[in-house]
Amino acid sequence: MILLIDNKIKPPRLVAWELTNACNLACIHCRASAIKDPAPDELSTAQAMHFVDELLEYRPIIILTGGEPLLRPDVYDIARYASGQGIRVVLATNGTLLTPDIVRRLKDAGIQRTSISIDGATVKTHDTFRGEPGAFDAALRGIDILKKEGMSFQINTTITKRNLDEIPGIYDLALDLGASALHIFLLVPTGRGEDIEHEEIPPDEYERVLNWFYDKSKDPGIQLKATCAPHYFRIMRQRAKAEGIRITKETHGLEAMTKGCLGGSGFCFVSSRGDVYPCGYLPALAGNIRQHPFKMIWEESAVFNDLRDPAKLKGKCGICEYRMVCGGCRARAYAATGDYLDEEPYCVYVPVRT
Ligand code: HEM
Ligand SMILES: C[C@H]1O[C@@H](n2cnc3c(N)ncnc32)[C@H](O)[C@@H]1O
Ligand code: MET
Ligand code: SF4
Repeated sequence: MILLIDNKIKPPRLVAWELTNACNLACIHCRASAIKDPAPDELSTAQAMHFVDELLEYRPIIILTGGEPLLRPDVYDIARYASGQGIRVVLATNGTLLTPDIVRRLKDAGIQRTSISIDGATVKTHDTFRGEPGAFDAALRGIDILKKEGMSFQINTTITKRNLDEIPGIYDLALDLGASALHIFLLVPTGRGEDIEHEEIPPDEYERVLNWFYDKSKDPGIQLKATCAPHYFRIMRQRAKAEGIRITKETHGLEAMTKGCLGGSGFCFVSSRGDVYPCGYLPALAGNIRQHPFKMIWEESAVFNDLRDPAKLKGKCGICEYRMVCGGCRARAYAATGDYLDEEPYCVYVPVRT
């Protein structure tokens, strides 16, 4: 685990790139506060291509996200340009706009996997979450098209109080549909998510759902990943220790190789205007790619260098024996106190080390 405990600068392994802020849906929790029309100052196609050139230095997996990335007509050109240089490119969509022709074009542009967001096991829960009647059926149609066209897909689910009871149902649905993976996101109160802050699940429910997730991670057939739930990496270790199992890639898959939050150390988020952030949920600006080279922002910005240094963590996260593998959600800390280095507010664990 040496990999996790040195804080020197490593290349970004994943870059989530919000191609546009526009969206055809209006989800209640949307971190992007996406609206129908794109902002007037989104990156141009030429600026987008230039950014791809800058990423060649590091060759991260690029997640094309939004807003709804399919609303950007040059999504295919950008994907083709990056994948043509050997970069792995994936797409995150709400799935409602997919047609067989669009999926063929995405495949042709080199998109290797697509994620579809499903936030309820029932029509009612998903549609009220996503602010649009018919969204659930349209997302399922989208999945059906991906399957028919032979595109690998995963399901992304945001957990809040309103869908907590349906998470096992979403898991069963993901299995039935043949998804390669189910990635859970825990609500972060940012963007429109701030308006439903009261729907964040309480810390003891985090423990319950993440322990359930650990149990499920033993089922073969679907890859599970907890995103924006750094506590999972503590729970995984507590559970494995209780079971007398050593965590290795063989026993715990990719989760064994990574840590709670990669924001600023192996991951960053780039907005539709070129602003660079540790993740899409933490509005601590590291720089803008129109003003500075991405390399300079990644390597020199104060916020990224703060996040690379576990010694800077405050409160109980700062003394926690799990701080190297968890580190808390910096976006939730920021939302709670205005300081992204503060302790994670949604964690029940009391560190034993003083
Ligand atoms: C296979 C390995 C993958 C890993 C290790 C991974 C890891 C991550 C990480 C670390 C984050 C950031 C969470 C944070 O901010 O702390 C993230 C976010 C995200 N991932 Fe993945 N991911 C993977 C695959 C995918 C794929 C294949 C897709 C889509 C097809 C995807 C879609 C997303 C999206 C949409 C976000 C949120 C970006 C935003 O802020 O809008 N991921 N992922
Ligand atoms: C990429 C994934 O991020 C989810 N997403 C959008 N806004 C938020 C938020 N405030 N908190 C957590 N997840 C969110 C989307 O629903 C999508 O599934
Ligand atoms: N619109 C897409 C989705 O819902 C991706 C970005 S969500 C902020 O999954
Ligand atoms: S969460 Fe995704 S689908 Fe929903 S409004 Fe935001 S960008 Fe659109």
